[in-house]
Order: sequence, then C-alpha cells, then structure tokens
Amino acid sequence: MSATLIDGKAFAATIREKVAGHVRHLHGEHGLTPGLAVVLLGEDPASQVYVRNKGKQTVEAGMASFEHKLPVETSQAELLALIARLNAAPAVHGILVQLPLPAHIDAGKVLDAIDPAKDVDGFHVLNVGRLATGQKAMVPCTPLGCLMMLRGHLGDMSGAEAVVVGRSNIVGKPMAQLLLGENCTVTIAHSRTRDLGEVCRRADILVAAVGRAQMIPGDWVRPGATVIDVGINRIAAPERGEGKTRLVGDVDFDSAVGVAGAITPVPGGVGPMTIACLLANTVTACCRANDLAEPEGLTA
Ligand SMILES: NC(=O)C1=CN([C@@H]2O[C@H](COP(=O)(O)OP(=O)(O)OC[C@H]3O[C@@H](n4cnc5c(N)ncnc54)[C@H](OP(=O)(O)O)[C@@H]3O)[C@@H](O)[C@H]2O)C=CC1
Ligand SMILES: Nc1nc(=O)c2c([nH]1)NC[C@@H]1CN(c3ccc(C(=O)N[C@@H](CCC(=O)O)C(=O)O)cc3)C=[N+]21
Repeated sequence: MSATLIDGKAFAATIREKVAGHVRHLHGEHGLTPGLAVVLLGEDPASQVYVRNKGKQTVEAGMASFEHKLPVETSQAELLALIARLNAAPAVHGILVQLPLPAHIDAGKVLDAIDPAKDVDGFHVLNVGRLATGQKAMVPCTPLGCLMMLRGHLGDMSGAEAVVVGRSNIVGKPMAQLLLGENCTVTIAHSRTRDLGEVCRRADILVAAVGRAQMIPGDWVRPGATVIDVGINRIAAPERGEGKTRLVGDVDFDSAVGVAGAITPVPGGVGPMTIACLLANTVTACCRANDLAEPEGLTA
C-alpha cells in the first residue's frame, strides 16, 4: 500500500484564498491594507528565490509588499535603524528578516529588535515565551503550516505519539510546542538522541526537521504513521543531466511512502505552506493591531 500524499501546494492555495478573502474584507470594511516588509542581506541565491516568491504572493493576496535588499556588508547598527523605521511605519504590519544573517551580525539582537506585534516569523523571545505558556502569540510559519496540514489530515490528535526530529528555534522547538497544544505526547529528538530509529518508530506523527538529505529511511517509520518532511536539501541529480540538482527532504521518500499512512512530498509539501502562513500571520498581525476580529482558520 502506498501512503496518501498530503498536498502542501493545494493546501497552501486554499490558505492563500482565505487570506485574500480577509484582505478584501479589511480593505472594504475598514480601509486597511495589510503590509509585509521583508529584509534581505546579501545575495544568497536560495534566499533571493524565497524573498521573490514571498513578495509575489503577498501582492497576489492584495497586500502591500515592502522589500529591503541590503548589501551583505550592511552593519548591525544600520540594520537596527531600518528595523526601528519599520516598527514605526503604520503601513507595515509584518516584518521578516531573512535568515541566516551574515556572521558579523548578532541575529538574536536583530530578531528581538522587531516589534513583537509585527513579528510575523514568531522568532522574538516574547512570542516564543507566549507560545510556550499557551498564550496568544505570533507562531513561526513553518511549524504553523505543518500544524494546519496535520489538522486537515488527522483532525483530533489527542493522545497521539508525536516525534519531532530537530530542536532548532525556528522549526523543531515551536513544532513540539504546537503538538503539545494538540494534546500529543511529544518527544524531541536531536543529534545526541540514542537509537533514533527506535524513537522514530514510536511515532504516530513524525516530523523531520534535520537538514540531512533522505536520512530517515522507511524502516524508521511506524506503519500507518503521518510523516511531515520539513527538510529542504539540494542534491546532485545526474539522471537529469550533467550538473543538475533536485530538492529532497530529510525523509527517504521512496522507502517511506510504502510504510506511512500519509506523507508530505518535497518539493510541494511544507515549503509552500510556510509562505502561505507568512501571509496569514501578516493578516493576523494587521487585525490585532487594529483591534479587529481575527480570520478563522488561519491561526494556531
Ligand atoms: N520547508 C520550509 O519552509 C523550511 C525548511 N527548512 C529546512 O528544514 C531543515 C531543518 O532546518 P532548521 O531547523 O533550520 O535546521 P538546524 O540546522 O537549525 O537544526 C537541525 C536540527 O537537526 C538535528 N540534527 C542534525 N543532525 C542530526 C542527526 N544526525 N540525527 C538527529 N538529529 C540531527 C540538530 O541537532 P542538534 O541540536 O543536536 O545539533 C538540530 O536540532 C533544513 O533542511 C531546512 O532547509 C527550514 C525552515 C523552513
Ligand atoms: N526569517 C526567515 N523566515 C523563514 O521562514 C525562512 C528564513 N528566514 N530563511 C530560510 C527558510 C527556508 N524557508 C522556505 C520557504 C519556502 C520554501 C518553499 O516554498 N519551497 C518549495 C520549493 C522552492 C524551490 O523550488 O526552491 C517547496 O518545498 O515546494 C522553502 C523554504 C523559509 N525560511
């Protein structure tokens, strides 16, 4: 038997439609246009692609997009000055600083300089703390997208064994918090975990956020489990021609698809949901900033 594919691309399209509907409502009823500012330092090609896609989809949803592309040698003081301006700009409801930042910049300091109410990435320590204590927070886009797909596919997750592989601040830890919020029994695994295969095999819900191409084989997957593959890894694809590459996840899709109950593909899984959730968070931030009702189905 082959697993059900969880189609992130299709899922993301429905989120974007909901976002666009709410944007029309905000505009028509309240004269508001949600605005998202994206800040990029340097010319990393992958980051450029993400930033371009974010800007395009922001505009398609009827929102305002402000792109700030700065040279890689921009100083921390200059970056902080830009953030202060964006914090004060009424047309900007969401601010995202593309990571990773160059080594001469203290990323923690920059992220914590963003107004928590405009922190659509959910990386500010105040939003991290709110999420951890079950308060209303801005939730990081990638784990939020995973949660929405899990809710859509599974509905109630109470009592499920969830294993998150990876403990980063941007994916693994917030993912674990959200699953806890869904009443899962959550295990967080990482590079020091003993017998990772055995831990993974316990999972009804397995989330892989490691950054190692195809490292989780099918025989680590519990039969029937729901597998969310966050990994985005570019590998050589000589079968497509000399020098060609392709994207793969952290899960070995070909061996896992015969064991899992459902699985997200890479590409076309978590990635598109991340951008859709960024738009959703921008609308949420705009509503909260104006004391308006939040959109249904777009928050944690
Ligand atoms: N689809 C999307 O929208 C997004 C995708 N990504 C992708 O998700 C992946 C993870 O990203 P991110 O969380 O930022 O990565 P990080 O590198 O910040 O974290 C990786 C985590 O994996 C753990 N790890 C590394 N090697 C192993 C191993 N051999 N066994 C078990 N655990 C291991 C690390 O453990 P330790 O802490 O012990 O070092 C760490 O906790 C990447 O492929 C990234 O490209 C990221 C963001 C968005
Ligand atoms: N402040 C900040 N916030 C982020 O959310 C953030 C970041 N920095 N830095 C980089 C990572 C990575 N990330 C992705 C977004 C979309 C896709 C995506 O759309 N992927 C497509 C494929 C795109 C392609 O073909 O290259 C897919 O999986 O189908 C992937 C990865 C957001 N990140």
